[in-house]
Amino acid sequence: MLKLLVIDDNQPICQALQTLFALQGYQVLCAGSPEQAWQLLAAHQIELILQDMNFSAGQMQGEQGKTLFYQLRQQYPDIPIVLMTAWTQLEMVVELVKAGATDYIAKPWDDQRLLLTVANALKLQQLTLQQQKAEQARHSNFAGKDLCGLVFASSQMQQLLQMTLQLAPSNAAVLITGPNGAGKEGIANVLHANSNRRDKAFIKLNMGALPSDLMEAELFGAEAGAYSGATKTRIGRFEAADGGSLFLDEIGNLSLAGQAKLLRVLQTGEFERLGSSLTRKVDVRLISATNTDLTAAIGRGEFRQDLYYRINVVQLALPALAERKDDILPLARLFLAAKKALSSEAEQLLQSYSWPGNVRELQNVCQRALLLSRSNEISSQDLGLPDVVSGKRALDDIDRAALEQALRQAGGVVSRAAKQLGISRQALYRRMEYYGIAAP
Ligand SMILES: Nc1ncnc2c1ncn2[C@@H]1O[C@H](COP(=O)(O)OP(=O)(O)OP(=O)(O)O)[C@@H](O)[C@H]1O
Repeated sequence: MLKLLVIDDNQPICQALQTLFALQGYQVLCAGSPEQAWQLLAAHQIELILQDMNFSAGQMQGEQGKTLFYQLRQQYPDIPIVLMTAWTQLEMVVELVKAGATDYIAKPWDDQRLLLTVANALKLQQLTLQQQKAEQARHSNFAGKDLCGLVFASSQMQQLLQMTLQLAPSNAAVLITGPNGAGKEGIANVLHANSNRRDKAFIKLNMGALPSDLMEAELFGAEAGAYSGATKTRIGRFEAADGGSLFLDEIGNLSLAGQAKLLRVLQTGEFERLGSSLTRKVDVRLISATNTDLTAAIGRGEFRQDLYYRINVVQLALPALAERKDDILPLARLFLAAKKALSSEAEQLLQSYSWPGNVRELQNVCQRALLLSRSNEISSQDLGLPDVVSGKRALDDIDRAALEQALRQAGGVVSRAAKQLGISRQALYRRMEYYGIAAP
């Protein structure tokens, strides 16, 4: 039976509460003085305290109750305390609620209200304890690990990061998949930062941002004169990453010739700079990322299957932000940098929005809201999201680079690019027009 402790020097009040709560299945222990209360607390597991504010005849100001409350709060921070007060003590009660009292009830009380207040206080306590437990579990799983500033609360991200940390110390090639802006680079950072290579180089190269004729020179280096414009010897990213890790983002964009060379380095560690016959050997851990379906690219003959198996020894699939809603508010708070709070409507809107641009889009939305909002609280209007702006998305929700990249990866096929961005074909055309990008 759940035990409640009533601290009140008025015996009839204690008895009335015992009867009332017994009917609800609670056992009420009565303390007529602070001393008795401490004894009962030491001897029993108390779930909740109902505390009066005065314990000696003639005392009305509630000072005794205030002192006792602060002592109880300190000794038993996890037990919810509901205060029983006279109307004249409301000001003090407000102070105590701010200091951590769960609630208060004015005497003479209404039975139903009192029961509801106690039930709510117990429920709240249970939720808080569950949250604390989850938080502790999360911290103990990740204790001593470098999470590279990633913020998350969803179970999906917890699992993914656990797997990431498990894989980090091995040399296995890892392929990180997930939509644009979902945080693939962050996962790559965690892999390197928790590997034995953490003190060595971590080199990053975005294949989506490179013209295909420069890719090989970037990856493997080039001797002076190896191609027009190569005026001096250039060290490639594989050489630079020797002993450390190399992160190849948008690996699906690597040319077929580049793929053949990449396969060879992965198999033997060997390669030559462009324009050189000297074979070099490196020890590099490869982390790749893609937001496209590489198996479909294999089907189209654009990506080598043998390379796919090499880079994809283990796959970490990062879910879209909309699939891990528990991360949205913690991330939003991170991006608002505690400068402004969110109204509850704004919080709801953030959680119900579909986030086609994922975390990057959330970051942009928060930055814009910080600039636009005129009060200390960000309203749902300040977010500029479609549900608010007459059903239309703000046109700059997807940045130009992401748009161009999606179009490039889709080989200029607008419907395919739109699908990848999670928007309609018409919506993509409107954004292309907005940025002045000509239709392919
Ligand atoms: N869990 C997170 N905590 C904090 N910041 C995050 C998190 N996830 C993503 N971000 C931030 O969101 C932005 C986009 O993330 P990132 O560049 O890692 O995405 P991506 O999946 O690699 O994108 P792309 O496919 O476009 O290369 C970055 O500014 C990153 O710092």
